[in-house]
Amino acid sequence: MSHPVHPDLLPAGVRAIDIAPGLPGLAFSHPAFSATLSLYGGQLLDFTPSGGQPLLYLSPQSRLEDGKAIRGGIPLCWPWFGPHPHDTAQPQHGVARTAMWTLSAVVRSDDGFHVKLAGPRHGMLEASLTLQLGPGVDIALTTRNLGSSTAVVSAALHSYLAVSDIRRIRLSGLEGASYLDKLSAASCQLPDAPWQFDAATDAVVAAAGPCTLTDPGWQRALAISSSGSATTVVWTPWQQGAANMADLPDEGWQQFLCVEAANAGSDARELAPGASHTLRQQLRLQAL
Ligand SMILES: O=P(O)(O)OC[C@H]1O[C@@H](O)[C@H](O)[C@@H](O)[C@@H]1O
Repeated sequence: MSHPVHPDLLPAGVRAIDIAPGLPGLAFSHPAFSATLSLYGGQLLDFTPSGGQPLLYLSPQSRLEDGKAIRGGIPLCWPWFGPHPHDTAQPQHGVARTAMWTLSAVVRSDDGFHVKLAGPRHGMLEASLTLQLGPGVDIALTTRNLGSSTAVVSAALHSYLAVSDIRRIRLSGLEGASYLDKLSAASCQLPDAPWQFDAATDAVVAAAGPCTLTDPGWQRALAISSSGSATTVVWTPWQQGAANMADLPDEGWQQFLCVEAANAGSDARELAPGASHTLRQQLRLQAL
């Protein structure tokens, strides 16, 4: 299959690549960073500052094949988050992460690259994505209702944030917030202290931050902010969960924490005919 993007349309520093046979992508090269975007899933797979550690975790055991979700980077959960609200035959986290996205535009600026992708339609909902790569990552998923009646969308920017060791990091910015613990189905409240991790966690937190992920092992902090979201999903499978996941190495759980800007649960959005909604997350690294 030929690559869907003609090389003549790409600015300096952008190359058309194959992530795997049949999975086209783009490789970005800039003095300050490198990045990889998969058109399959519209999924940013890598953003690595020059001379630094990667911002995003990508499982080396990801199944890079049509019909499978890629484990890592920033998967797009759309137009529903988690299981489908009524139909158990539908895939977990929606259809966007296993759909082919189309490049609409890519422009180079001093800071990096601005990228626009057109996504799938589902019913009367249509997805599109914009990415600003450099100096950090700014990702925005827009849903438009093309239909003539109100439609509901839930979604998440399911960022796999790379860390030196999950047992040594702290997440601040969500102190005191209430959350749904998906593992016990209990409603809980976070303590008034930065969050540290020592077990499997799957929390739908009723707060949007902004958050800071502090990683002493890599001597860095990651500033995480969002808009169009009142919900942050925080997930780590920990050791036992990872052992049950074929697309994650046994030790892979130590190397990431998912902090997801979401419209989940009661934060799903109703879109009137013609209306649109944008869910956005910004990630910016800082030295400690
Ligand atoms: O394995 P998947 O479908 O990529 O989902 C991973 C996790 O994604 C999180 O967002 C969910 O809250 C978890 O419940 C889920 O296990």
